[in-house]
Amino acid sequence: MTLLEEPCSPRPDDPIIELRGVHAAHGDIEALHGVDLVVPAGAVVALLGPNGAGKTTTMKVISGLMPVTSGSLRLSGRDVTGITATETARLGVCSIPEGRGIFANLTVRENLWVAAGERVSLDAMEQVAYARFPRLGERRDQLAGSLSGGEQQMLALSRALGTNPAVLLLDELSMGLAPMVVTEMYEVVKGLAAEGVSILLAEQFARIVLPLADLAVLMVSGRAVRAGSPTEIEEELSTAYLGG
Ligand SMILES: Nc1ncnc2c1ncn2[C@@H]1O[C@H](COP(=O)(O)OP(=O)(O)OP(=O)(O)O)[C@@H](O)[C@H]1O
Repeated sequence: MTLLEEPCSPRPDDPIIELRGVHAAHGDIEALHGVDLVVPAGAVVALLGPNGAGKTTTMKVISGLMPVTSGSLRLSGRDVTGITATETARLGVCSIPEGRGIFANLTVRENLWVAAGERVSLDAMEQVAYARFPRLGERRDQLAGSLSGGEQQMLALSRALGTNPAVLLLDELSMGLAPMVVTEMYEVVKGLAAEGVSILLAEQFARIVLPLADLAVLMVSGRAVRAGSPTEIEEELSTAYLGG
């Protein structure tokens, strides 16, 4: 029996993501030392912390790209510790990694086609993408590698949204983008949150994401050291970032 075939009846108050005491390592080097993290269903959670705090590693564990060495991962109440990336995708976990994860040598349309896979038709993917980002429609036959940073991020978001994710993991959406484009991207994120998509946002620049978040989690040196309202966490940020 695979993890996906296990009987499960999620309760409405089950968090969409729940990590308890999660340890994970890159080779011999442990990067997460017992992370606890909860993303309630329908919430936007900001995962904050300085470089190397473990935000990307946490995202990779949730999307099944890195194994948990100890501790547990639950999705909608179901224990899925040990799940693969394909299985998490089938459960509606959709991740936009740092660097966007698009194929530079494929056109916009081909990138959408790859993301559609067997679950969604290319037509449906294109409709969603071009309605939300008309600029992508104008560039449907252009190679993704020749798009601007903002347009690439629009493509990455479109690839994710076309599959109707239950939860979206966004890692450093702002990376390499001009401030105006960052604002545009986070407007889209706000719209998704209003539509009920649960979102976990990892960002180095807390000021960008705190206004969008329902909850914030502060990571330092491979541990989630604080979780609370954006206002509570904002007060602790300067200490964490300055290494105090
Ligand atoms: N592929 C890897 N091999 C070895 N160590 C790694 C690898 N990726 C990350 N690490 C280490 O794991 C720790 C956590 O890194 P991670 O990328 O998760 O942090 P982060 O909070 O996302 O940082 P940033 O904001 O810089 O992306 C760091 O000490 C980092 O050096």
